[in-house]
Amino acid sequence: MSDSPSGSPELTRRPEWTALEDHRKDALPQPDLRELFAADPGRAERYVVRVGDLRIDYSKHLVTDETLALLQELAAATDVFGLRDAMFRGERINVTEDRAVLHTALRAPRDAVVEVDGENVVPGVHAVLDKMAGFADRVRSGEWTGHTGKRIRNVVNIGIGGSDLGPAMAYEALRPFTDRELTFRFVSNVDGSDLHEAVRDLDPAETLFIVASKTFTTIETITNATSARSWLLKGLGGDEKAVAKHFVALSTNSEKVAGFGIDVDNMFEFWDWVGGRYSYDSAIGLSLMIAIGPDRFREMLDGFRIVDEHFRNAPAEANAPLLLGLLGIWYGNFHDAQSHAVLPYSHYLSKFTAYLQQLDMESNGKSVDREGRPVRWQTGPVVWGTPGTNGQHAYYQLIHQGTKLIPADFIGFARPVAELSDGLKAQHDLLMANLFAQGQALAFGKTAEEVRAEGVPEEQVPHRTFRGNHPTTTILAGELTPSVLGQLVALYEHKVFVQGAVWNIDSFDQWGVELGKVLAKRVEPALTEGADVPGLDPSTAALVAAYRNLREVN
Ligand SMILES: O=P(O)(O)OC[C@H]1O[C@H](O)[C@H](O)[C@@H](O)[C@@H]1O
Repeated sequence: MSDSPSGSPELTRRPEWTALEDHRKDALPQPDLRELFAADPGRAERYVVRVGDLRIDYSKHLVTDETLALLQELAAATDVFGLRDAMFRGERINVTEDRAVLHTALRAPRDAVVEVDGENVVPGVHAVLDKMAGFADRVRSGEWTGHTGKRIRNVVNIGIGGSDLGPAMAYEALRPFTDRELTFRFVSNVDGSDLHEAVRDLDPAETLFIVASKTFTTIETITNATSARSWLLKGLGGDEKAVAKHFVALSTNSEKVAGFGIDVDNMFEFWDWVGGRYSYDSAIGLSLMIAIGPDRFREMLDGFRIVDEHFRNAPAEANAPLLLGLLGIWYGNFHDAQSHAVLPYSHYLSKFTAYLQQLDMESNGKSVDREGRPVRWQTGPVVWGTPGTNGQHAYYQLIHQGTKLIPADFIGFARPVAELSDGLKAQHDLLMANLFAQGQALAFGKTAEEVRAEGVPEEQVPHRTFRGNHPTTTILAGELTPSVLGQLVALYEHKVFVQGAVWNIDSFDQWGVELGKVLAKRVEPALTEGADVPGLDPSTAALVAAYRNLREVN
């Protein structure tokens, strides 16, 4: 394979890469965490990086100072910070779509200057934030009423992918900060059951629909929005004028919004330099802003900004997103790890991992480099996980004793939310004891000698032994506030950036979702009308025929 046009060697031929391969072989089978801690009494304190309110402990990783130094050399050789600076400067680093990548401008202070093609985008960002704040305040106060004059009590966000996962995740995460008088629902699936369940107990006169779509062409969203409009009009006697009071749009595409019948005065704009999976701190967050109020929303943006500034300015060895990105590369590229678990010990973060799946897997699930050549190295991991302690009673068995290496992130908070009763607050220590215990068990395991010493019969010893050496990061903060949520999301955004930069892939396009969309459009007439679809493969043709038969029987 050829080197890049700039003459730099391809990734796996770089001396910094082969140095890591050699280092990995030298340390086989792998560094032992018991030994590493025994040899370095300061490790637990030294392998910690702090950013904002986050204390990030990476001491339970299969790394030494030498490993970290070699990983840093790889980051330097691949010019991660050069690409970072180009991103913050507004250069078109999304090469396949020829776009700037400026989600960081969404949280820039009012007086910042961030230029795209010579134009400062920050005033526009704040103009939209102000418009959102005005609208959110009117809905929250009851000043904005529906068509019949009733105040709005229900907000239904209709969107999918980045136009759903972010607001839905953040609404869940910040529930204690939300207006409990209002009901929020998030509809994404084109399965009609999703909208049905979301609206079946709602009064249309009190319901506001937020149609969230960057492109305003996404079939699932437009279909659901059209059905929602019919539901609304049916419930309100068919007066088309009702739409203006019950529908707003979040989009980059004013023409399509107008075409759908939503007044562009009721549209909240964002821009093509905001990727869908990086967009919930833009207008896409309107439902969240209505839920938590503009002040809390701005606190969340401040949290994002803390980590942006850190990523931009912290030295490499203390740069949290850089470290986390490099640790992922260590396992994915040098230990054949295929997946990465994110395990929040907070019920409020129940949708956090699902959100990260899009952020990480849509960004770095690529197999050609930025120049379009096939990559010969592993790229993004499978990201998965659910909140602890539920996972402990389900799939942790495989992490502890299975044959796969699964690096994991634990996320936990020192304080439970204020509104819990004293009795429920007391459960928090038990929750966190589980987090700490899991990290300990995964790292240090339990040797056969230790098992025997407990009097376990010999034939059971292998079954009850834990080999340990499972790497984990523990992210700890005081409390899950809007700012802390912003910090966490920005941390993962920049971690994903770092990995894409090292792998030399475009983390900001998503061509892999296109084929299925095109084929769905082509197949649909075969289902609805029995139309002949030219070129349908035999397996799919048989499935379509079976579907039509089954449908008729029932
Ligand atoms: O916001 P929209 O334009 O409706 O897009 C919604 C989602 O669908 C697309 O297919 C992309 O894969 C996602 O990145 C995007 O977030």
